[in-house]
Amino acid sequence: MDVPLLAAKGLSKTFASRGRRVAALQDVAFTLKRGETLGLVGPSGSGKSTLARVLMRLIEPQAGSIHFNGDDWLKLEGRALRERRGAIQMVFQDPLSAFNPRATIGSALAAPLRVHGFADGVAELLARVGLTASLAERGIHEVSGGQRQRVAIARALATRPSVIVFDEAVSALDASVRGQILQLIADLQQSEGLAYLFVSHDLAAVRVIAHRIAVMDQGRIVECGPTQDVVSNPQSSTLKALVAAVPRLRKGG
Ligand SMILES: Nc1ncnc2c1ncn2[C@@H]1O[C@H](COP(=O)(O)OP(=O)(O)OP(=O)(O)O)[C@@H](O)[C@H]1O
Repeated sequence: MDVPLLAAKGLSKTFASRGRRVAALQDVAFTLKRGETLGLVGPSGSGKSTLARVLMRLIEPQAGSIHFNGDDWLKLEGRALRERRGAIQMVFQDPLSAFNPRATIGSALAAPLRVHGFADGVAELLARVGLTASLAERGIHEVSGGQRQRVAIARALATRPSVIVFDEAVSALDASVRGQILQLIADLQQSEGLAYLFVSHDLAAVRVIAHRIAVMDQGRIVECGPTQDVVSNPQSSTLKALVAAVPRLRKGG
C-alpha cells in the first residue's frame, strides 16, 4: 500500500480578532507523498499561510490531525518535537526577514548543522544549491535576491527535512531568476526525494512545479487534483478566477 508521507485531516483554526471570528481553516484535509509537490493556491486571506504555519507547529489548530512519517505530528511536544521538527522546513518570500542581518551566510548555515549534530559542512550545503564556498564569508545583504533565496533553501536543507514548505518563495524574484530557482527546487526534489508544499498566489509558477494543486478559499480546500486536469478544467469559481488572471493559461489564449 502506498502510505503518504504526510496526511492532514479535519484541520480547523478560527482566529478571534477585534470581536470578529475568522475561520482561517475549516475541515482541511490533504496528503503529500514522498517526492511529490502539492501546489496550494487561493486568494489573499484564504488560509494558505495559516495551513503552512500549522504544519510548522508555529500555531495550534483547534481540531484535526497530521500524521507525518510515523508521528502524530500535532501531539509531539518537548524533546521529541525539538528532535523532529527539522523534518519540515519552510522557505519564505523574503529571506532577509528570516536571517540575522549581522551574521555571515556561513554562520547562518553552520548553526542548524551544529544544533542537529550533522557533520555536513557549509561548503557542501552551498554547493547543493549551486553557490560557491566563498559566499560563506559574505553577509546576507551583500548578495543578490536569487542568491539569497538559494541560501534560504540551503538553510532549510541543513536539518535534512523530508518536507519543505515554500511560502511565496519565488514571488518576489524577477522572471529569469524565478525560473532558475524553480529549476533548483525541482532538481533538489529529483535528487533527494523531498516532498513540497508550494504555496503561492502565482498559478503560473505553481503550474510548472506542482504535481497536484489544491485550491483554497475562505479556509476550505474547494478543489484538488492533478495539475494538468485542474488547470485545464477548473471547477470552482475560485480557480476559474485564478486561471483567468494568467493570460497564457486561458483557453485559446
Ligand atoms: N494571527 C491572526 N489573528 C487574526 N486573524 C488572523 C491571524 N492570522 C491569519 N488571520 C486571518 O485568517 C485568514 C487567513 O489568513 P492567511 O494569512 O492564512 O491567508 P493567506 O491565504 O495566506 O493570505 P495571503 O495570500 O494574503 O498571505 C485571514 O482572514 C486572516 O486575516
